[in-house]
Amino acid sequence: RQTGTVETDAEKHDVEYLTPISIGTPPQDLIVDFDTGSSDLWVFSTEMAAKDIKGQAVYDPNNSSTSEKLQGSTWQITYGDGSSSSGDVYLDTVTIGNLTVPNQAVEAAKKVSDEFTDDPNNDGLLGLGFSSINTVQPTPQNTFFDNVKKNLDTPLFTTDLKHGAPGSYNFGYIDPAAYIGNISWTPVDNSQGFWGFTSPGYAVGTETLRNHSISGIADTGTTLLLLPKSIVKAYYSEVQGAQYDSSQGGYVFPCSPTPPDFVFGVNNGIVTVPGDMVLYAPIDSANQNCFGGIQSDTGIGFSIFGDVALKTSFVVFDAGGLQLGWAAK
Ligand SMILES: Cc1cc(CN)n(C)n1
Repeated sequence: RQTGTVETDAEKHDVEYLTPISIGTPPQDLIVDFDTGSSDLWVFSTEMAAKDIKGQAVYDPNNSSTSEKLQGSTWQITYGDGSSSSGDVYLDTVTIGNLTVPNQAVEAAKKVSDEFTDDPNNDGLLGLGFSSINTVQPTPQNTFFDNVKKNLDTPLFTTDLKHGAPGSYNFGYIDPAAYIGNISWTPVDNSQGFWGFTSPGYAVGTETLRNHSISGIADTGTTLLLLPKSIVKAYYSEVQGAQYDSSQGGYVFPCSPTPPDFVFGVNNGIVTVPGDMVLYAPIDSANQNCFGGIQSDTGIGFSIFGDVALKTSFVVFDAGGLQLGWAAK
């Protein structure tokens, strides 16, 4: 039985968190976006047109003695932000930290949308959602976590994302030094392939928790905290000068003073998003106005507890108990 840990680096404004992996023999090193909101491991590859590669590292299956083409298999994925990619599939050795999966489905991109081409630091995505939503056809493939979990001390992974600093993904163990207080546990609904859960309520600033069921997913691949419009309006009604700016596509407000904290419930515990983390990023060079880290989930069908929520906490993604654990740190 094994455990593993790997460091993940926050990009500018914590827009995404990038983590090193190795693929093939000899190992090819790529840096990818670990995404609990999807279930495909896909990478930039030598099968892409050169014009679509701008600085990214690529996987070359022909340069790996352990790659084996999954004949006839293809994949195509479109994410909530409209970005997309597609290609074909190889089985190859994938290593994350000290954990190795010998026959991991590695989805080699042939096409990627501009959002990926224009993100030079990101070489692909590693899905940590449930394998039921893997897009490989005709036979969906397992995620790295699903393949490695039988070798783990316990079938879980934890996230410790940080604000503007390297964090970590741990596999197979809960590091007691990584959090403070108690872990609040809540059951996971994986019927849509996500780490879904329902929060019992929220509070703005220091007020008491309002009862308001919020059903959403824990999604490391989404940058912001996307909540029901009514809650977002209630929050920004308490932020001086906040307004919905259609040109920015969300609520903006003066970067000073620091806005109130946002609190959401997890079972009988709470998670506090500090006001300074709701200050997502300045929208002007004078840093006068800021784009909010809390925005509406309108049109998605559920809320998304993305990096703005996750980086406040140490979070346990427990596939054994089918539960999420949130703790302060
Ligand atoms: C590339 C990517 C991943 C995700 C979240 N699952 N989004 C919204 N975009």
